[in-house]
Amino acid sequence: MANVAEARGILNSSDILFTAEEVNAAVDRMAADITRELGESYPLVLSVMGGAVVFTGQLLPRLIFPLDFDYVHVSRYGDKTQGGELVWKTAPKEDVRDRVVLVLDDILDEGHTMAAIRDKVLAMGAKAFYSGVFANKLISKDKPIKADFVGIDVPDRYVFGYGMDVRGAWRNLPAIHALK
Ligand SMILES: O=P(O)(O)OC[C@H]1O[C@H](OP(=O)(O)OP(=O)(O)O)[C@H](O)[C@@H]1O
Ligand SMILES: Nc1nc2[nH]cnc2c(=O)[nH]1
Repeated sequence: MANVAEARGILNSSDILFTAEEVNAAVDRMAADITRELGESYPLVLSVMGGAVVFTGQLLPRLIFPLDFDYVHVSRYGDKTQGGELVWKTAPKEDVRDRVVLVLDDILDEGHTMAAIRDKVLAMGAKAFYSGVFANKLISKDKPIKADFVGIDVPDRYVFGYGMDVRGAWRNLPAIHALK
């Protein structure tokens, strides 16, 4: 965890990649796409804690159709900027069986987190799996999964804000920043 001075220093030297207005416009577009695709399927929406909390909180009120909501909690970065082993803190529950499941996350980077969630949800008997990520990182490696719904593409830099942390801080920012 960064201290206050470190956290402010990180923010002051960061680059803003997407403003709050651009973020909101991307969420509007995603909500329209998701509504078009899943509006009649009564999906179970799972939010991936903790990074997806801001995105989920702003997307859900834009989805004006019946859905159920729950969360999973999985992490593989912790306080670091490189991914490690995936740790399940709260796994999907049995009620994914026979449901159309939409999993929401803040970012698809190497894709290991979302691919592991997909594999678990389908192994537990979900009828269909969809993924929605606010940010898709443009990396040179192949990913094990491609998101069905994407808000913005971000360059291959460590990004933070809008739910994404940097050394534990700044999940609360309304814009998308990148570390220098
Ligand atoms: O595509 P990947 O390379 O697997 O990375 C994406 C995952 O990394 C972040 O989670 P993190 O492990 O940092 O946990 P957090 O949500 O608590 O920040 C983010 O919220 C995604 O879940
Ligand atoms: N905060 C943050 N979390 C991530 N998890 C995977 N990639 C990233 C990233 O660029 N930023």
